[in-house]
Amino acid sequence: MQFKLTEEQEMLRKMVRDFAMNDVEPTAAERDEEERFDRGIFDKMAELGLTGIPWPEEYGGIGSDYVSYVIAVEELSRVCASTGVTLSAHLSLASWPIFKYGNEAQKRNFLYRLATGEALGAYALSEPGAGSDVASMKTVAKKDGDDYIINGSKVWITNGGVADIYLVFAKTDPDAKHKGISAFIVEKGTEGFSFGKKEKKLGIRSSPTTELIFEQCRVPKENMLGEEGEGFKIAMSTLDGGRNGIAAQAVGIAQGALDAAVAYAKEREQFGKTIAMNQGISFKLADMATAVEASRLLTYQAAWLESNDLPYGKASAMSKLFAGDTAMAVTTEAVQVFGGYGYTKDYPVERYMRDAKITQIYEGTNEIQRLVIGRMLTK
Ligand SMILES: CC(C)(COP(=O)(O)OP(=O)(O)OC[C@H]1O[C@@H](n2cnc3c(N)ncnc32)[C@H](O)[C@@H]1OP(=O)(O)O)[C@@H](O)C(=O)NCCC(=O)NCCSC(=O)C1=CCCCC1
Repeated sequence: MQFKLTEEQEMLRKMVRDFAMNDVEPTAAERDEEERFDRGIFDKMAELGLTGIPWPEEYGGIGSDYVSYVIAVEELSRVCASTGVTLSAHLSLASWPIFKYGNEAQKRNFLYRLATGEALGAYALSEPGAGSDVASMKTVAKKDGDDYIINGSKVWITNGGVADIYLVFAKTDPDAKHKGISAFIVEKGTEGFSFGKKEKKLGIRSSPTTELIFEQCRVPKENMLGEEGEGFKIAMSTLDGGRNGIAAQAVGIAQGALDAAVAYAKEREQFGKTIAMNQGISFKLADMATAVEASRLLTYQAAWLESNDLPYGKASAMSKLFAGDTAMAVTTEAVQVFGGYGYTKDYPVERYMRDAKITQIYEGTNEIQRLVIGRMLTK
């Protein structure tokens, strides 16, 4: 077994950490407060090559791997979970399916623009009545000559409104359940495609989450990804890797909260000594650090499996489940270490705690992860 990152992966971590500290962290609290997305941060990520980490250079990427990708999401999320998920949704959910299922023309156009960061991506699967139960979606795409006409709506879309390229799932055969779903690449500005409600959220507040509305939205058949009826398979296999991106986000959030708690415990004095001198606090920190490390190992392992073309669906569901639960537990304990100060906006740990919650919910609730893992164990 190999537990050492390559020199290239270590260099990437250092580059992203410097970028995160210099360009992301200083405005993280303010962007959270104002619910403000900053396209400039995404543009800088593009300049550093982060928007296309695993894709070959011919498609605009930097030819790296999925371990480097999760390291980048982790380091960004360590200071700002909203920035972490911006990259994760863009890369795992909007770009990966085009890399995997796209034809050459789609890769040269859409993947290239996503990889270079000229375009920001989003993934549109969920609907008001179809969250965990994806196959019950109601959005339809009806063939009309050389086009498809999409009608319906999508909700909870990360990067919604600010993204340029959307991967949209719709039923081309409404009676065929999951076998009737197809995937379409839809560009912002297409007639009949508009944005609805922007959600007001507990956490990841500088990552916009919006509703998408499709009213007689005409999309050329060349924008269908894969074959008609292949959409469910595309959606599920995309989530297999995407979930590990969320695990990386959770690891970053938990590490950020742990770092803050350790620093505070070493500095805060009560009863004539630092609170770190109390076993009640140091044992807590020890448990937090151990859980963060276990989450990181699961996440890197799933990414390594994907990079080496080995099955990674179960590993990814496990990393998302464990890291998400860990992020929630560790950030809650970090607030506890800070006591009353942790409950205020003077310190970042309340933000980490609010941001952690979503990692147990999106890209499949942690109950769905258990279902996925359980099915794989018993099939
Ligand atoms: C796990 C699940 C509940 C399963 O569903 P059912 O029981 O209906 O489907 P079932 O009977 O398991 O299968 C049907 C076909 O499908 C194939 N297949 C399944 N998994 C996969 C896979 N992984 N790869 C390829 N094929 C797959 C299966 O073989 C079967 O094919 P067949 O008909 O036999 O030819 C699934 O629906 C799910 O997961 N929901 C969570 C959604 C959910 O996670 N959103 C997230 C929305 S996006 C989001 O949250 C965010 C986006 C942006 C960033 C932030 C978060």
